[in-house]
Amino acid sequence: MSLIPLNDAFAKVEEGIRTLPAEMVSVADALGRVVAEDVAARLTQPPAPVSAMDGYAVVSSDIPEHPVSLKRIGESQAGGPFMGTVQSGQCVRIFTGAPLPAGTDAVIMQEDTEVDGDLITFKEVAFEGKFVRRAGLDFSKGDILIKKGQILSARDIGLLCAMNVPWVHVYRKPRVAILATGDELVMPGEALRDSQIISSNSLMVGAMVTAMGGEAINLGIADDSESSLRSMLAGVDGADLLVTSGGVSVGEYDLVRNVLGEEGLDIDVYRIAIKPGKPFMFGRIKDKPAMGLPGNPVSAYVTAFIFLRAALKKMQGLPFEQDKPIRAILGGAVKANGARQEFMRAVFAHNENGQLVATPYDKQDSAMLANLAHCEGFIIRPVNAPALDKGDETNVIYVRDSLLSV
Ligand SMILES: Nc1nc2c(c(=O)[nH]1)N[C@H]1C(S)=C(S)[C@@H](COP(=O)(O)OP(=O)(O)OC[C@H]3O[C@@H](n4cnc5c(N)ncnc54)[C@H](O)[C@@H]3O)O[C@H]1N2
Ligand code: MOO
Repeated sequence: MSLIPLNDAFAKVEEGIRTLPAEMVSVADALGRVVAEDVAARLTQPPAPVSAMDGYAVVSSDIPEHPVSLKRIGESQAGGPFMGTVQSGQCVRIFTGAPLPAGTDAVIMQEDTEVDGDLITFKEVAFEGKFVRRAGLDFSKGDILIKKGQILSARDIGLLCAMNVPWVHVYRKPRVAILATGDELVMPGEALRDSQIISSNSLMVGAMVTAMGGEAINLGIADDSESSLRSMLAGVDGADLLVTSGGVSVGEYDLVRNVLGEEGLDIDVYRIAIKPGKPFMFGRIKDKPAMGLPGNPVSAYVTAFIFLRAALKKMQGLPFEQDKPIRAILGGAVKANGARQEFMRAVFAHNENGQLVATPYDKQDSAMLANLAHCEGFIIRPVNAPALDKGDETNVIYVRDSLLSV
């Protein structure tokens, strides 16, 4: 069976993924969520001119040169404004953030004054607007400051609060049901019998779902029997996407395709020209998209990195796209590549000229998780690429990427 080129598979998966509806959440819960509607400020900030310093609000034309003495007639605090109007010859004690009293147009810092009862002597000149934050300096009522499609950072949360917006429309979090398959698997912490191995894929994929703004639902481990797989599939009902791992290659116990097929799976993609990750599968079951990741942990990660992240982005209203490669210099030679685009785990560093250097691990076996966890990213080796030497240029992608930003 021929292998599907990565870009063709990517386009097919995009067709099968739908953007989820929006929901309203409290701003307190909105970090990392994708905005579904533009948000306008509900007030002007600051609403009136305010002082930028602790000092005295003055009529600037009173102090073209110094020293000048003026009479203090009251006080303006943030939350406790001075209610009267200030005339020439007068001043008002003022604090940072407090509204400027009517009649005043400048503030002199208290460090530049001498106080003798109510007589304040100014040792600095004033000019219109000195230490004054004008009304609307930050933003005005009605300004669109948060846009549809934006991923909310901690800074955006602060801005929404300042805009007096307590809730926001965001795309619903994708619910992803994750099912591992294999007689040999147990969950971490469980007692291990002979030749059993730990299902690292379940929680690794779940963590990726969480990092990409989704909710992971761990359905557990189905053993290599049709009845087990079929009964565990019941857990898919509330989910937006099913992700399985293992059981998709050509082995005798590779049941996922067969059992899902009997349950009504339509397969759009199966076996693609990438390494690792060849047996990747994508289709629909019970009207939901379903992704079959290969069992080998690095193969599961690479296929999830490419397809699951893009799917989670599209479900949350973001573009469905592959990572844009950047250029780097090879820190070690690589062999000529075959018919599958290879994603080689690599250590990234900067050399003395500030250039990015990507050094591939010697061993690239798709069962090796330690160098996956330690790598900074992948060297991308196109189909049939020639051998390259240390010092040659190559395309790379970083693996660090999530929706969360502070
Ligand atoms: N004759 C062929 N054999 C294989 C082919 C092939 O084309 N012809 N493809 C190979 C490739 S490439 C891959 S990748 C694997 C993928 O196989 P499966 O997806 O069917 O995965 P399993 O056979 O179930 O398991 C493979 C390997 O991964 C371990 N595994 C499975 N699930 C987990 C998990 N949740 N956490 C950690 N490790 C897991 C499992 O124990 C096996 O060691 O097939 C090749 N074979
Ligand atoms: O493609 Mo498999 O994913 O080589 O290990």
